[in-house]
Amino acid sequence: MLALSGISVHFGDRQVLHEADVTVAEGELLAVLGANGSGKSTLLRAAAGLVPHTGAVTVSGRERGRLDVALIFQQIHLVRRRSVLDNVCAGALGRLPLRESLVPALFPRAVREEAMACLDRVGLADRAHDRAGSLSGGQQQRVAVARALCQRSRVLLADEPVSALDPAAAEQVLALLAELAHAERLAVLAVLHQPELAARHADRIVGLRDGHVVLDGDPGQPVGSLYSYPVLETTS
Ligand SMILES: Nc1ncnc2c1ncn2[C@@H]1O[C@H](COP(=O)(O)OP(=O)(O)OP(=O)(O)O)[C@@H](O)[C@H]1O
Repeated sequence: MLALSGISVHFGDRQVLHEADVTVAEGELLAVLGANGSGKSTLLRAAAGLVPHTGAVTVSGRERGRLDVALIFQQIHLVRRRSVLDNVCAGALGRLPLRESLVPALFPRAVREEAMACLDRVGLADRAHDRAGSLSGGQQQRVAVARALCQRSRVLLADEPVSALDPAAAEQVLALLAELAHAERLAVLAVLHQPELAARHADRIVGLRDGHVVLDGDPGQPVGSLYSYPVLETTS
């Protein structure tokens, strides 16, 4: 469903992504692994159209459109003083007429009902009317997932979605992403720093090293080579 073909990214003179080919099928959770600076976030941002790149990004065979992909970040961008439900409704902003998108109090009933269904999907319907800022980090990330669902995109791109969460919340959010991929037939690409979480939840992994895709396959395979650094010489 999501296909990145020959994606290269330069920052100034420096090439940080080298003709990367990555696909994510419908119904699949793909984890992208690699050391700090290997190009994971750059790959995700190229997929989202947030960084200039060469190569093609397609969704279901067509050039990626503005509403085709929904994003989830490590830093959870919720409006903390608004209700959980309003935050989820915001996922629909991109497809509402301008007047309704400028005055969120006017979210139509249909959007509110859809947002409730999305909250139910992430297990938080009972918190719909609480202030978003009153939820735990793990719950807030699940609200961000519900907001992404309310956007109705078929592709979810998650950049280190569990890095700020405790181990139990991280398991819960990744299990949720896998379940949504499988049950809703979404294509989910998640950048992760925890190979063991990828092994437990992802359907496939891609490994990056110095901006090159060096591994693509079974999530249970050894990934130590992605994280091996040259030993620093020390003088005493
Ligand atoms: N806006 C930018 N301008 C210049 N260089 C950048 C920019 N964004 C990223 N880079 C460089 O591109 C390379 C890849 O960065 P990227 O953030 O994609 O790596 P990453 O694998 O996601 O790292 P981390 O695990 O630390 O988040 C790094 O060397 C980084 O310094």
